[in-house]
Amino acid sequence: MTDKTILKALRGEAQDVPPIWMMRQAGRYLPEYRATRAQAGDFLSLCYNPELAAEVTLQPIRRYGFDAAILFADILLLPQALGADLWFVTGEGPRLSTVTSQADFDALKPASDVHEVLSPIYETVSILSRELPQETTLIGFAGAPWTVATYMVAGRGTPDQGPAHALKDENRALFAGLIDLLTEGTIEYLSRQIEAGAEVVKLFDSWAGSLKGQDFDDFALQPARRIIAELKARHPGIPVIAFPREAGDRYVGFAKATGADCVALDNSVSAQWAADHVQVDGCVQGNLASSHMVTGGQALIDETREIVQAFQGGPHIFNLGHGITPDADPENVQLMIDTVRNSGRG
Ligand SMILES: Cc1c2[nH]c(c1CCC(=O)O)Cc1[nH]c(c(CCC(=O)O)c1C)Cc1[nH]c(c(CCC(=O)O)c1C)Cc1[nH]c(c(C)c1CCC(=O)O)C2
Repeated sequence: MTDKTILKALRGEAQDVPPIWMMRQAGRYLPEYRATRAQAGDFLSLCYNPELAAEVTLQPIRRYGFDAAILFADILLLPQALGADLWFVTGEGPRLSTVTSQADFDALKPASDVHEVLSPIYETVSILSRELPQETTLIGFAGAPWTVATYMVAGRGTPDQGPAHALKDENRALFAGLIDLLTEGTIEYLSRQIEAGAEVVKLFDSWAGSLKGQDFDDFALQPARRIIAELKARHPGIPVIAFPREAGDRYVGFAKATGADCVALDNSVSAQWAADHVQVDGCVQGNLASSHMVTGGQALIDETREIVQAFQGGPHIFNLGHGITPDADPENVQLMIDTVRNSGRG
């Protein structure tokens, strides 16, 4: 069995010092990222350039020695591989051609056809699995079907996921068809990442919090369960991290219901509550507010220690509650890492 700290946590081991990585650890807060992105031209060109995507994935590992590296790519590459148009507007975010009718849906490609567009991503994974330090775990990822669907229906990010909710309520059969296609596409995409060398995969359901009741079961829980079951059937033992962001009470039991090895927590739940209600079922990841990476200081230290202590009795991977923002100070990241790595021994 491997000694990699992240894999130990995912097997359910409590460790004195929790392993640590950070969502969006390769990103605009780092000058070396901004330089490589400029060299690539734009964000999507960077995603599809295996050498440069591997380079930006490695940058935070060199600078900080995180315990895991996450593949540099984006959750919206899958819709693009299914035939949607995708572009990024600087300062605003992603734009996609929309899927709001049966005709739009019928124009998409089948899940088995995604690999041609996505093959550079698999190449990035295979470069990384050769180049990463041997103690560093390589994490692959995809968006969860609901979150990806919210962007495909609206054609952009939305504050309340209104267009996806409207389509779901007006034409549930069409919406369920889109979720099924994304579920199958995600299985294909993650399966190839695993074959290329990803040692863990993570499902980002950033907008899970806007699903309530039966909708949460149908569109967050069931797709995750299906994806995880199929990945584990094809790749026995592959650990999966699920991130149903802002799920609140629905974090409870999520790992058992989906088969996930770890539930990633956002910072709207307290670490102590999550230790009592979520970590009882296995590994958790999280959950320092990313705003501390901007503000730093004693509050960062205190909050980091509180999270480490709350989760100390069980398996835990330290992380932020959401991605680090471009205005973060790289020195605050170092302060967080030092605090985590020292507090466990205290
Ligand atoms: C919703 C979502 C997206 N992408 C992602 C999510 C889910 C997680 C989350 O909620 O943050 C996931 C994602 N996006 C990116 C990664 C790479 C791995 C990592 O470092 O965590 C991952 C895992 C790179 C990225 N994806 C994006 C950037 C910034 C692009 C740039 O360099 O200009 C990065 C580093 C762009 C992106 N991509 C997306 C949006 C809404 C945006 C624009 C917002 C922004 O500008 O921050 C879609």
